[in-house]
Amino acid sequence: MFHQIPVIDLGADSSAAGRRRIVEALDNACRTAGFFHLAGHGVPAALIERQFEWSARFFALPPEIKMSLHLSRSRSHRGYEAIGDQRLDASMRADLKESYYCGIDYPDTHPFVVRGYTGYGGNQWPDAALPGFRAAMGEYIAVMTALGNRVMALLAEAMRLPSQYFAPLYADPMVALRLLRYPPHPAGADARDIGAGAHTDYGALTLLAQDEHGGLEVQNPDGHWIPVPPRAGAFVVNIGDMVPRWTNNAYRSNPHRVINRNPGGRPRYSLPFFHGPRYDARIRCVPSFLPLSGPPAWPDCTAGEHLLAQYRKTYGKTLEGSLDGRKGSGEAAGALS
Ligand SMILES: O=C(O)CCC(=O)C(=O)O
Ligand SMILES: [Fe+2]
Repeated sequence: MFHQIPVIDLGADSSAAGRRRIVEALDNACRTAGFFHLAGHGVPAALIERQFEWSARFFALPPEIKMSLHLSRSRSHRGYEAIGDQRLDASMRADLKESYYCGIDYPDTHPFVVRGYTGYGGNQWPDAALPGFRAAMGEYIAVMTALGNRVMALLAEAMRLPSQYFAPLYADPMVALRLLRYPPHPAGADARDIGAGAHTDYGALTLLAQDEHGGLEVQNPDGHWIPVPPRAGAFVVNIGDMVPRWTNNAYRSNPHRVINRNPGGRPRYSLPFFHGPRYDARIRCVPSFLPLSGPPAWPDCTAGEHLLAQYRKTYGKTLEGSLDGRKGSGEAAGALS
């Protein structure tokens, strides 16, 4: 049972003994909290700071500009979603957050774009309103993709696999950067108002920068909500639903939620970066976690198939058009079977 979030410091990575300790700590963290603070990661503090500044500038744009970039206009799950567009926990009110998704700009000629795979395609950039934004997001996405690859190599070792075991699944990966802004909860908010309802993440890794306000909580097996307090200079990393599939449920993708308790009445900002395998990657139990007899808990699926199923659960009408549109295209449907 866990009551706090462990810290893993990549700074110790340079010696063999240090790496062994990191890998052991990672194995432990993934079997318990499924969350850890990642320190010593080498991403410059100034780069992260600049991301938060861009995010604040983006959300300060007039509503009509943000709405012109709405997610529902995208074939690749990129763009803006307004407060209330997503309800992560069906027993609560719609989430009190606004967000913006962007990712690698895959060209129209890329085979995955041609096939209509969700998550692949162009972005909706606010180029006219925010010059420089696109380049800054691209730089951050590249840095975070590299960090995600580094963590995946460590995760492979934690699973007693060669460190490059997952690397082939990460050519043309599904990665997404999300900017999030949580307004203060309104006066008169009740127990069903929430910033982000309880959910698990869908992919493999999430690497999150959060501001100094806190509000993120992860549920332990007792049902208690454990705070994930801000830790200066560290990312919060958590594993998503693909990892229990790889490990026959030994590694945990735990529910988490956000409540903006911020007493100063100010918004909370966070920057999750979702780092997942390529769309057509087969997700199956790895050899070191296969049960002694019988099939593993999860049947094989592709990464894309898994993600689409998860998205459909948490979006209401807003995304019906775009997601069903993808599903309806012959190529995409073929890839999902
Ligand atoms: O804002 C946060 O701290 C967490 C966001 C989150 O859980 C998500 O976007 O999946
Ligand atoms: Fe999440």
